Amino acid sequence: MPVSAKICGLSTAETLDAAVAGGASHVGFVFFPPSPRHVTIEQAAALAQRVPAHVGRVGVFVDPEDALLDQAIRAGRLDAIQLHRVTPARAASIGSRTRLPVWGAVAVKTRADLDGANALRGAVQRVLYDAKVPEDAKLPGGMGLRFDWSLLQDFAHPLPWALSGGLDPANVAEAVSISGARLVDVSSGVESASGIKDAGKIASFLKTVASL
Ligand SMILES: O=C(O)c1ccccc1NCC(=O)[C@H](O)[C@H](O)COP(=O)(O)O
Repeated sequence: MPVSAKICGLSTAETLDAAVAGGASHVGFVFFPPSPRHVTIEQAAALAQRVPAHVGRVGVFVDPEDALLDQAIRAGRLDAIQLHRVTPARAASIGSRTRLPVWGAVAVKTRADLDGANALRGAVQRVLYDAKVPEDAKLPGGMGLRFDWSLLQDFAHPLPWALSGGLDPANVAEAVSISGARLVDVSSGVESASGIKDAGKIASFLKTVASL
């Protein structure tokens, strides 16, 4: 089965186009002002117009209020909502209200953390396994941190899932081989500086993914 890729945290037309041209299955727009990848509602609207119908537009949120979700969904023409730092009940409520598929981020460092995925059963449509960040971190993702991919090997995944956290063009093949992921997500691993996506790195990442 082929491997698909989501390029997260896109904020310029040039790098969005690189993701689409390289064959990304999904693109991610971050709606979280503390992030260096944050896009305004206006930026999201302009970027969304460039995304062809076969590529999914995923809005990335941290414990969002309904008003932000509604604005972002409309402007960004979102196909899915990725949630960080929300309870399963809140994730389910967002899914019911917006009628969009919800991806729930699960922060992983140890095997026990995978229980977070079981807790999301019935509340979200996909789990995004991401690396756990330090407690005082400003952001819950996009930190270039990875976790032990072998933790996923013998796990009975309760939902469709994606692998995230610290992936880059050089390690994504190994990550897929070890974890068995069929959808991978990358952000800082295709950047030249914090929040600055690099079209060449995006192309390289997607070329490798397409070869798997
Ligand atoms: O990337 C951000 O700035 C961000 C901010 C707030 C919430 C989530 C965020 N990113 C979520 C993602 O899906 C990232 O792609 C994921 O954490 C992997 O990031 P990286 O390790 O840098 O590839």
